[in-house]
Amino acid sequence: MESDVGFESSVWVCRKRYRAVLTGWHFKWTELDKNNRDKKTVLVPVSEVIGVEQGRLQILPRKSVEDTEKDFTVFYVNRSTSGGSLWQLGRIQFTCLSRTLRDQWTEHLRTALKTHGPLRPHKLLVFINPFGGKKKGRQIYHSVVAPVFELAGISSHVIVTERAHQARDYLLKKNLTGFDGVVCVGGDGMFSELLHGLIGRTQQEAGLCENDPAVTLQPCPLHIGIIPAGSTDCVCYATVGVIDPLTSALHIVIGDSQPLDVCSVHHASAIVRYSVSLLGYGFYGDVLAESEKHRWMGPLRYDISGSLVYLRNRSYAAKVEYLPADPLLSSPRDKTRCLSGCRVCSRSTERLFPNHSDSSSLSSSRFSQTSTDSEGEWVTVEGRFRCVALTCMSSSCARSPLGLSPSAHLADGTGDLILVWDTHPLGFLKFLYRHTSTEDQFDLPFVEVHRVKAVRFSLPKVSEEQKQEEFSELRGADEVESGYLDNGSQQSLLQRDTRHQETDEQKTFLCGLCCNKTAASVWNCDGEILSFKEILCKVHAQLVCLYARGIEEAAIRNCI
Ligand SMILES: CCCCCCCCCCCCC/C=C/[C@@H](O)[C@H](COP(=O)(O)O)NC(=O)CCCCC
Ligand SMILES: Nc1ncnc2c1ncn2[C@@H]1O[C@H](COP(=O)(O)OP(=O)(O)O)[C@@H](O)[C@H]1O
Ligand SMILES: [Ca+2]
Repeated sequence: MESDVGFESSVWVCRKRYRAVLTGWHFKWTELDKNNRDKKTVLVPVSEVIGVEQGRLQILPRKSVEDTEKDFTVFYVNRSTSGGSLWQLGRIQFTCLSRTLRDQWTEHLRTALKTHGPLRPHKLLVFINPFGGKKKGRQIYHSVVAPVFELAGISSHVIVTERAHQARDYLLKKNLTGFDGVVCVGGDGMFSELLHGLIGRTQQEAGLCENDPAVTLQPCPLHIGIIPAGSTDCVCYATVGVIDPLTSALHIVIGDSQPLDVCSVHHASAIVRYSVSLLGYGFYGDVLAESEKHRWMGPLRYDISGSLVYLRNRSYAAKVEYLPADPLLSSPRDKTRCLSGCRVCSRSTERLFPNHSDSSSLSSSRFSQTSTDSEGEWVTVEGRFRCVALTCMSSSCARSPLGLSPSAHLADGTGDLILVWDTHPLGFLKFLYRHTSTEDQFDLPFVEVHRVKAVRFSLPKVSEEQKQEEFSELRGADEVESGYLDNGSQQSLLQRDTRHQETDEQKTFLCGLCCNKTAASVWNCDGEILSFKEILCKVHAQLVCLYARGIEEAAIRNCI
């Protein structure tokens, strides 16, 4: 029966009578008892209907089709009964009184999907890293994701990568016309390839210079989808709340949109990388450098490397300068969490993009930033640190369910700078351990956290006496311990005639490598090693958009 507000009729599910109703925004079906009284109702927003097919159809775990005359099957987002952010593919088969009614139902539902899914992708470019995580990327895509995309009428162009940086290079150079979004099946490293390809491409096309940290970069027009199949999968975890390929595929299909802050990393007036999760020096850099030697172990490599690096008990001298964000807007210690529909992020959108009207679809191509922020005053700290980390989001992951900075925001235009001053080994262990629980890792006397817009990092100047002292120690040392030079290079530097007079530069280099006090670490930039000792980082608000919606606080159940 058609009405002004929608369509409704009696339908049957497993021989039980139901009333199905399609209104402007919802599709619901209510079981009726013998006296026509309502029993249980299932209510699904039209925006969460995945697809409608005639007949009886099943797609997961295997496809089966029965082309019956009076039946139609509806697939929808079904939130897990155990709560949390896990989504399942709900499926219901209805039988109508006639074939005509069945045709009407499928037509109305499909029209509703078109009306309520303007951001749903039609064509996607998919990159699969066959070597990410437990090397299951291909299997995950073909068994879970592809059937859901097909059901939703999405056509995908799939590329299984054959080398690192293939996805980035493709996005930088190839024709992307017709694609609504780009999907990676892999870990944070794969996501980072997409990030670099899309940001680089967008700036090239806009004629903007990425090297200049003062330039307001152009947001990327294509959405990014992440199917988690990596080792840490932090970006997926922090934006969806769960590592589950099906949940991520469903967010992509319904065209969810989550903007993301991105930090640009510059060295010597040139852009070197972009980062969204962890830009970490000291412990985090050392763990990554160590883990690269054990890549064959898969995700376990980080646990082994973490333990080894912890036992090395290192700290590093550094000078850190930062530009604080407005403390009246939010604080990394305010115990809030950035959840789906976050008010801090929405307010930031209004402040940073005043021309922007619809805060629920923050698609980048539709507005441009007109920053009115005055720069503010830089703050400088100098000393020895266990680690220095900058993160634009909470960076939660399975290892750390609340993340590096639990109150950080995905899209507020700021990052959280975490300074862990040198401390005794047990103190540092406490700091690390608190990442795995709900205890506050910032509530320790040797830890500082600041919400910032930009950071400058450099090594402090080493005095002549210090250099000389350390150099003499080095000369006397029997062994040189360094993770960042291969044995051959260390030998060639060290097996020189002892009468040879080293240059100042050589002394500094050797001290930097070999002695505890002046040794340097490397950067962990979203899982990629950066060896620059002097960098400038700038947070760019909402530079990319993901097919996600942020973490849903409590599962909103379909049943009422
Ligand atoms: C005693 C318990 C120790 C627990 C340590 C807790 C610290 C965990 C913080 C994790 C933050 C993760 C941020 C994300 C980083 C990823 O970009 C990066 C690359 O990921 P992938 O491409 O998937 O391999 N992962 C890491 O650098 C792992 C860091 C592990 C640090 C211990
Ligand atoms: N075919 C390939 N061969 C080798 N390396 C690849 C390939 N495809 C992608 N990569 C690289 O592998 C790195 C790790 O990939 P990722 O999917 O993040 O897995 P993991 O989470 O296990 O590190 C990425 O930085 C990416 O550049
Ligand atoms: Ca942020």
